[in-house]
Amino acid sequence: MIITVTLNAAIDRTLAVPSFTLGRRHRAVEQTTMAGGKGVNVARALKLLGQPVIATGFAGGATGTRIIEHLTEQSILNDFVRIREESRTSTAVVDPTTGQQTEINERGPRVSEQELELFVDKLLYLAKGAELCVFAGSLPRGISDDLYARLVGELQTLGVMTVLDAEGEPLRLGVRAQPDLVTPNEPEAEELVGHEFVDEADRLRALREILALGARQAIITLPDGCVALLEGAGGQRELWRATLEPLEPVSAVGSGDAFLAGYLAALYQGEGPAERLAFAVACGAESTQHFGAGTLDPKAARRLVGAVSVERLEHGAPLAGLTEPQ
Ligand SMILES: O=P(O)(O)OC[C@@]1(O)O[C@H](CO)[C@@H](O)[C@@H]1O
Repeated sequence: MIITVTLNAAIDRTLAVPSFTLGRRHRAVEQTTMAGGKGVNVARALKLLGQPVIATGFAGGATGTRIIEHLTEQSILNDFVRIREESRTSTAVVDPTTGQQTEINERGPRVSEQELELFVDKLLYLAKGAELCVFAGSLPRGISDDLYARLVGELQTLGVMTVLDAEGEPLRLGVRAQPDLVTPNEPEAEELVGHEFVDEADRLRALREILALGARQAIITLPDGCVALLEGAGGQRELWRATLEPLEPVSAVGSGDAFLAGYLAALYQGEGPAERLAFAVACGAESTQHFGAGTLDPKAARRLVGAVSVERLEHGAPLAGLTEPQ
């Protein structure tokens, strides 16, 4: 079983607004509403990919009820802690004329100490039947930035593999707890390592820096694929680059979540690094073909796999001057 943790779950509202301009009144030509938040999106994509998954986190008020109803309607197993304050709504405006998207995410509810401890109890209980746990997205108010670090540590002692997809301080502290995998996008990775990436060598160096900060493996997602530093069969670190010509997007909101679901589905099926990365990139790209955050057509994703180029980078030219992580 795979657990996805979404502490700041949302109702995601996506609006299509042609020629979207700040300061103007617009009429949306299309809209969709679904349960969201990064972990919820990963759970939805994993379910579509046929993997055993349960979504947990916090859900509050009428919005929380809608989140749970949406998940249940899609037959996604879920077990959320109900909280007093209202869960948030995240709004994405997609402009079909330019392909640009604008996201406005509410901060989310305040979670009490008692609600948090109920959640930790629930997670530790669910973890008894799980091999893998994904922590994804921002933290709601009232939760300390080191929560992911604490939970990663607790799950590791239970022998559950941990994956962290977060940003800012919760990611920085979480990485120190040595999660099995972190999957920042480029701006998140730049913030984590403290410098901007000018070229590919900077991205490869950043992977090593992220491992030096504590993570056991790291993937940096990019608009045309990813770079990754993963553990190979013999336990040695392997550096990878996966690339796919970007598709004309309908909406890219949640494509990183579909990428992660693809990676985990392949991992769960026992695939090697190259197959995992190819499937991840295909799933992320395919999800951009749908209106609405984190949706995915598994058959179309499988058809795209052949178009992904995956390359194992040698310790020669591209890595010259870089030191091996300890
Ligand atoms: O505010 P967070 O938790 O970092 O991100 C939330 C969010 O924008 O990310 C998803 C897309 O990746 C959306 O479903 C969701 O509402």
